[in-house]
Amino acid sequence: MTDADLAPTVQMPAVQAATATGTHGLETRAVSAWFGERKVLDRVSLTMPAGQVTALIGPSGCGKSTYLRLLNRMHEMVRGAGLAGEVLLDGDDVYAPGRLPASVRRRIGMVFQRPNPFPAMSIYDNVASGLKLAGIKVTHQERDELVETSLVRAGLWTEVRDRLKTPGGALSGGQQQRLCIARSLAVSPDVLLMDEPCSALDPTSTRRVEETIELLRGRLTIVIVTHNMQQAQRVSQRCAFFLASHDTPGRVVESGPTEQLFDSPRDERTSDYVNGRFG
Ligand SMILES: Nc1ncnc2c1ncn2[C@@H]1O[C@H](COP(=O)(O)OP(=O)(O)OP(=O)(O)O)[C@@H](O)[C@H]1O
Repeated sequence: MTDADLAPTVQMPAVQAATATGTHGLETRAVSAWFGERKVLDRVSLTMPAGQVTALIGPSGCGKSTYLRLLNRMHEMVRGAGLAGEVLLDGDDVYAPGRLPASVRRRIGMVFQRPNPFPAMSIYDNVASGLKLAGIKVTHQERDELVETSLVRAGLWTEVRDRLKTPGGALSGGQQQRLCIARSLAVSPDVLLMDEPCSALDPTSTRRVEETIELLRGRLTIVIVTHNMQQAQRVSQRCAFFLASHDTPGRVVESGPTEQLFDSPRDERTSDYVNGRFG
């Protein structure tokens, strides 16, 4: 991959964008993070394999969101934030000199805890806004195709195909979250980061978003932060357990196949956490 691949303004044929398979894995090597003087993550090394879902679990404040945000260079948007170590997308350093944060964020998209569509903007325009924000120029027809493909892949198309001109804010919370996923997919990212994407949703909407994650798996590499142990078991193939204490920054205690972490964890602290004995 060259920086030209990461250029923020690109001409992307709709067909290419719609059919791209994000088979790029992520890896961190000895990543540490600071807010000012305070170290909040200590030498986290993890592999997040291509096309799989990796769940980040652990008690509140152990650094899961910080870790997620440093993967696509959002951490550096906080004043005083510091970082050491390496983040590799398909083997390439996303912090390489000259690499633009915006271009990294186009390849590594993010969905947040609370659905954040543009409420007054139509469903169609919400999805298309992903393209506009990324500076991707397409024809009208390509845009129509991309909007449809993104909504299909986000599992929302059949629910909204007849009302694409209605405002995104008129959708239910769960539909809004899937709209945000569609907006992220429109720019054809390789990786999707999800920070507790269901914590503001009811159980039915949660199930629909989990089904969407299942639909996307294989095409995209997904990293999800969740406090819900059942959800981690349902959606992920790999899992990493983070832990911090008042005087120790967040570290990965254990990582591996989800089944192993839940059924036969190597570390007693992992066992205690996944069995609800603390946190
Ligand atoms: N913008 C910030 N400025 C200063 N400190 C921060 C900032 N964001 C997070 N922190 C601190 O960094 C540590 C890790 O926070 P982080 O949000 O990454 O944890 P988390 O595991 O995601 O927590 P939760 O599960 O509650 O969301 C915490 O001690 C938190 O107070």
